[in-house]
Amino acid sequence: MSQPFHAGGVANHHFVDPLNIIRSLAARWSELDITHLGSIVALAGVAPSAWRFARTAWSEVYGWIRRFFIASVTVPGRDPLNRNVVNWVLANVIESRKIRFFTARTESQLGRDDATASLKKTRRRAQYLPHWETTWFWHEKNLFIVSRSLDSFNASMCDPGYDGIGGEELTISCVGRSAAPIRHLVDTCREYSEKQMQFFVTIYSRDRYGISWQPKSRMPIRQLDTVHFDDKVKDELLSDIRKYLDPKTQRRYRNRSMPYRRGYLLYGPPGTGKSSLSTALAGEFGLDLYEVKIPSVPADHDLEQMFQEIPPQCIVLLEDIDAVGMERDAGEKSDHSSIHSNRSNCTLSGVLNVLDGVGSQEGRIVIMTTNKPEQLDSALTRPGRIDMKVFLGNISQKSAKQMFIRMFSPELDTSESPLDIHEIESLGSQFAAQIPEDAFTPSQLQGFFQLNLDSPVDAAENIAVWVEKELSRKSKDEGVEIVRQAHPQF
Ligand SMILES: Nc1ncnc2c1ncn2[C@@H]1O[C@H](COP(=O)(O)OP(=O)(O)OP(=O)(O)O)[C@@H](O)[C@H]1O
Repeated sequence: MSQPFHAGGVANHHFVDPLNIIRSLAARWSELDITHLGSIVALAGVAPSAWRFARTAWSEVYGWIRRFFIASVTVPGRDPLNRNVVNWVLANVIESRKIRFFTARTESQLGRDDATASLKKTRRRAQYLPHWETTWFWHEKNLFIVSRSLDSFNASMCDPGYDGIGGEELTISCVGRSAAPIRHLVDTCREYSEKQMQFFVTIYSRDRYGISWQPKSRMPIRQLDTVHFDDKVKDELLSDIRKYLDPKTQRRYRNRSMPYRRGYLLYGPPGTGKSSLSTALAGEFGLDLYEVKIPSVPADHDLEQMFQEIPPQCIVLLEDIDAVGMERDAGEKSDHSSIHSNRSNCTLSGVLNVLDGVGSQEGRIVIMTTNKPEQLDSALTRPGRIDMKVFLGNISQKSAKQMFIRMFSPELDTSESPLDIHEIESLGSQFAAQIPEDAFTPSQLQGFFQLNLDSPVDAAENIAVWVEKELSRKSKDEGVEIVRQAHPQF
């Protein structure tokens, strides 16, 4: 049987009709007499002035409150402390609130997991950073207000190295008449950042205007056993640095009025691990790394300024130190500087000056790197400026085997039937036996692995062909027979 059609069925539901609302409002308004309307208009006219008055009064009152009941600390934009505080505020305050305002920018460094994007220059991820100016929070029974000055925000955002953290001046305020709670908060922020960074090395470089040091990258710590070179030299280097950083050594140096500093020279052909070793050492000893590319420092006074701003306990990496003119001052500079683009505008005396300067005696480690050790002036390499020289050369068979085992370590193997460590070791020996001693740089061999990571068996089989090809390419390039690379003496 068919159901009867109920025309009134819809009426059972209650719908809010906007037209009805407007009609009823209009009816009410029509009941208002002219005097009511006049009062409303008068009130609307006075409202902006009242609002302005209230704002001025509040800023006046707030000024008095600030003066008498609020303590504050200002942290400049480019200071590392600024970064620590912003990191803490973002993680502990802002993230827990449902923030709706963001700054969007194109990510300057490629995301690690975005393998396809890394092949295409044009596809970079959009990065959303919380946009905030003032925030308040309770921390350990104190009320804090953190304000971020956005005056320099646009300039910071134009810097591709800027990641949205720690570029703007911060004012940390706290209700009370003492700044002690703020100092305590700053310590908390520092500890927090240190914990966060314990698995990373922060590399600082000069910003693009050459004005201040900026974190260039944060890299996961590179283990020292991933940098292959003579094991004995590696042990000596490590124990030398360990001894130097021991607080007892510092006291001994101070008590005997000896400058507390240490310098190392890493030398060897390009691609033998000088930069990698410096970064690995920074990770091993929990130090930040300040990178100075000597050829791009405009002048001695810039170098001096850079060194003045480097904190005491860190590693300073002076790359390509041979680019410094061997003349003792700028006046003696020959035309070489203009001919060789790698020549720096810094002079030898400028470099010696910063190495011996006041700040240098407070526990820094200076690592200099060069491909041309024979060109260095003896004034630069004398003990006190360079205390240990470390040669990083072409790869030995022993290191090639270690590299093979590292590349195909069973822990990294995700295949269904991974080889065990004994099988990998035996393949490693077979692999290394086919590589001539001291003929290739570790970075060349790394290039081979990059193309042969699918299977250790294939890698061990393919190496002979690769060696042959590389040797013939090299001899064609150089027009000479490949000879083993000798350990240069200087
Ligand atoms: N001894 C090594 N052990 C392991 N990997 C190495 C070694 N040397 C170089 N590599 C690899 O080769 C690449 C280049 O190395 P790195 O930049 O450290 O060499 P470098 O000696 O500093 O070169 P340059 O003199 O051109 O600056 C890196 O990816 C690094 O992993």
